[in-house]
Formats: sequence, C-alpha cells, structure tokens
Amino acid sequence: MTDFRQQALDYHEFPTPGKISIELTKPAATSKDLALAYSPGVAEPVRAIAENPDDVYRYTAKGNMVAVISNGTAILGLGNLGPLASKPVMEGKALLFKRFAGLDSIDIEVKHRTTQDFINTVANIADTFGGINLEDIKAPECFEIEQALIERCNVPVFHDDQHGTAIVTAAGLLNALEIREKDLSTARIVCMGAGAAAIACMELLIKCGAQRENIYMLDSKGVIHTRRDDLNQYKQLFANNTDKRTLQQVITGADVFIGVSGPDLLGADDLALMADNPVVFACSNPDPEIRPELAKATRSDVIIATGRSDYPNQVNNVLCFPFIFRGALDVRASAINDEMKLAAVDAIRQLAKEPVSAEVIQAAGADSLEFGPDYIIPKPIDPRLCSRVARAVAMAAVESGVARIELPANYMQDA
Ligand SMILES: NC(=O)C1=CN([C@@H]2O[C@H](COP(=O)(O)OP(=O)(O)OC[C@H]3O[C@@H](n4cnc5c(N)ncnc54)[C@H](OP(=O)(O)O)[C@@H]3O)[C@@H](O)[C@H]2O)C=CC1
Ligand SMILES: CC(=O)C(=O)O
Ligand SMILES: [Mg+2]
Repeated sequence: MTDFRQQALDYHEFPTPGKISIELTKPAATSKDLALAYSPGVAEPVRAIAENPDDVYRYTAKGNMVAVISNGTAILGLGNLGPLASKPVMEGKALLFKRFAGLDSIDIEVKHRTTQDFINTVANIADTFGGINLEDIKAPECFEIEQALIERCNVPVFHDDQHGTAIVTAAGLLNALEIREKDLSTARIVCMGAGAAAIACMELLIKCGAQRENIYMLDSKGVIHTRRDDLNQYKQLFANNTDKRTLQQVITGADVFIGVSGPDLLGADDLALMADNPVVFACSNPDPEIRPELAKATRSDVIIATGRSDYPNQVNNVLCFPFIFRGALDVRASAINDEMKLAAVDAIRQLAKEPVSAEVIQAAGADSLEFGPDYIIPKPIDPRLCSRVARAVAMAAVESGVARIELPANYMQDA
C-alpha cells in the first residue's frame, strides 16, 4: 500500500509535475509564422469574431475545449479539502477528456466566499470554452450552482458527479438486473448517500423505470423518511413514508445497494440481509462502501461494482463525461438534456453486450470479457465508447432541438 502511495506520488511528480500541458497546433518558428499567429495577423480573426460571434468556433480552440471547474468541496469521497487540493483530480479529468475523447481541457479551481461568488466567476469566463464540466462540488449547493449556470451560460454546463455518475449507474444497473432477470420497476433499492451523485442517480433511475417508493435513501443521519424535519428540498423528494430507521431495516430483502457516500459503510452482515442475487454498486472513491473481496466472500450470488479501475465492473463517470461532451460539442449543443442523457445510458448499456477486442481484454488485464456478472459495463479503454456514446448523444441533441449545427456527415459512423 505504501509502495502504491509512493508510485502515485512519483507518477504525479516526475518527469514533469502534473498531468497536462498545452501544445501548439500551428507553426511558430519564423517571423512570418509569428506575424500570422500574433501581430498583425491575429487582428483578422479578432475583427471577424467581433462581427460574427459564431466565428469564434472557426478561428479559435473554443469548440474543442472543456473547462473542468471545482471548488473542492466534495473531492471524490475525501470531503471538503478546498480548491487547491482538488487540482490533481481536475487535472485527472482533463487527462481523461483528452485521452478518451480528444477534447482539450483545462482545470480551474475556484476560491469563493459565497455560492453566488462561484456562480459569477464561472458565468463570467464560460464563453472561453465549448462546455463547462463542474466537478466535485458538494450538495446541496451543487444543485443551485448548476441550475444558475445553465440559465446564464451559452454553452453546455454539466455537473459530472450528478449526471455522469447517474448515466453510468443506470447503464450498469439495467444490465446487472437483466443478467439477474430482475426488473428495475419492482426492484427495492437502497441508496447510501443523499448528495450530488445520490440524488441524480435516483432521479435518473426513476426516469428509467424505478419506483420512487421502492427507494430508501440514507444520509449521515440515517434513513430519509417523512417524519424528519432536517431535510433540504432535494432530500425531501426521497423522504420515504416508512417506519424503517436503520440500514439493517431497509437493506433486508433489498435487491440493489447503490453507495455514493463514503468508505466501508456497508458491512458483510448488512450484505447478508439482502435478497437473492443482490446488486451492489459501491461507488465511493477511492475507497468503496464495501470491498469486492469481502462482498464476494460474504455471498457468491452478488454482482459487485466499484468506482475503481483495479476491479471488474468499474461504475465510474469516466465512462460518460468525455463522450457526452464530445457529442454535445460536435453539434454545438446549447445544453445537455434528458434525451441526450438517456441516449448515453442506452449506448453504454448496449456496448457491454458486444464482443470485446483482444487489445481491450489485454489492456484491461483480464482473461476474457463477456457480458455477465463480472462484465456488466464496458471498460473505459474500449475505443468504441467514444464513437457509440458521442454519436448517440449528438443525434439526440439534433432530434431534441438543442443542436446549433447539423450532425456532421458520417459522424462517428465507422466504429
Ligand atoms: N464512481 C463514481 O463515478 C462516482 C462516485 N462518487 C462518490 O460518491 C461519494 C459522494 O460524492 P458526492 O455526491 O459528490 O458528494 P456530496 O458531498 O454531495 O454527498 C455526500 C453524501 O454522502 C453522505 N454521507 C456521508 N457520510 C455518510 C454516512 N456515514 N452514511 C450515510 N451517508 C453518508 C452525506 O450525508 P449528509 O447529506 O448527511 O452530509 C451526503 O449526502 C464520494 O465518495 C464520491 O467519490 C461521486 C461521483 C462519481
Ligand atoms: C469519480 C468521481 O467523479 C468522484 O468520485 O467524485
Ligand atoms: Mg467527482
């Protein structure tokens, strides 16, 4: 473990501190190059954009650039450690945007006094980018922040911990339940956590067919029920009219456990109380609500997923955010709406049912990857994810009327 800790620190430090850099896309060797790139040549696109703002997509990097913006109030499952400490995660998201979807991305960590300060800061710089990916902002402020920015910005604004997580969770859960021949509409679901990820995951599952009354949500004070008088407006939507007050009571007979809370919050004794063939998504990062080794040792009929890369079934928003932005930016979508989110769920889901290439199996360090209990969802390194998800999302944007340009000819058609 210490060895891994040092490896992680060394990875970040050497040979150059950090994980991203900026590279040039145009020649800049000669005086002629500089005359085009800077003065006097740069004045021409300036004039063009001043006359026609859409030309910014023609003459600058905006259309392929996403800002990853955080205030560091909910860094993974590590808590509120502030904007500066969130920088490695935000650089990591930028790395993933580039590696998986070819999108340029820059991290921005915002220090602020009030929620309104944060909203103003982001709104005032939003035009620089093709899209805004909000990251690791705690609930309930994240809901107000995202809504305000959607209203104020001309580019898509997407809180990844809410919607990226929800899309991947829905895709993985629908597949896991299909494997176990269970139906989302009758599944009893326990959701540990009532923050950004939890609220969005449950809302999207309801859109996919789950019944609100079958959901038991817990926060740090226990089960969220109708007699509680300490609930914010988002938790209130999940106040269950129940006498059950403890995890043990709600998990007894449950089909599904979704953990988006913190480490080691689901014990082996709790797991033992679940219904036959339970599905457990222990998605807290870096340490899940229950370790897969413990879950599998406790019962052999469990389908277990985590947010981590080093176990089978990685339910992590990395399977979504690079590709949903790729599709949204490629048709200059003004928003990322429910139609686009549901298209992403379906595209991710269906890909898991297709044969996987030898290269992906090898890169995943697996012997085989076939749709089943240990392969409910594609691997992030599967190159088809980009084409499938981006295409589905872009088409949904066009069909739902938020695209500002047409689908490019033969867009992502070949994979
Ligand atoms: N795998 C993935 O793709 C993703 C995983 N996550 C993980 O989900 C977790 C939450 O992230 P996020 O929603 O952004 O953060 P938030 O801060 O918005 O929410 C955290 C929630 O966890 C609850 N919680 C904390 N401790 C406990 C406890 N002991 N028992 C029950 N609930 C508890 C909090 O309760 P209260 O409301 O009472 O404070 C709060 O509702 C993190 O671990 C994060 O890594 C998040 C996004 C993506
Ligand atoms: C994966 C992620 O975004 C998180 O754990 O916060
Ligand atoms: Mg996050």
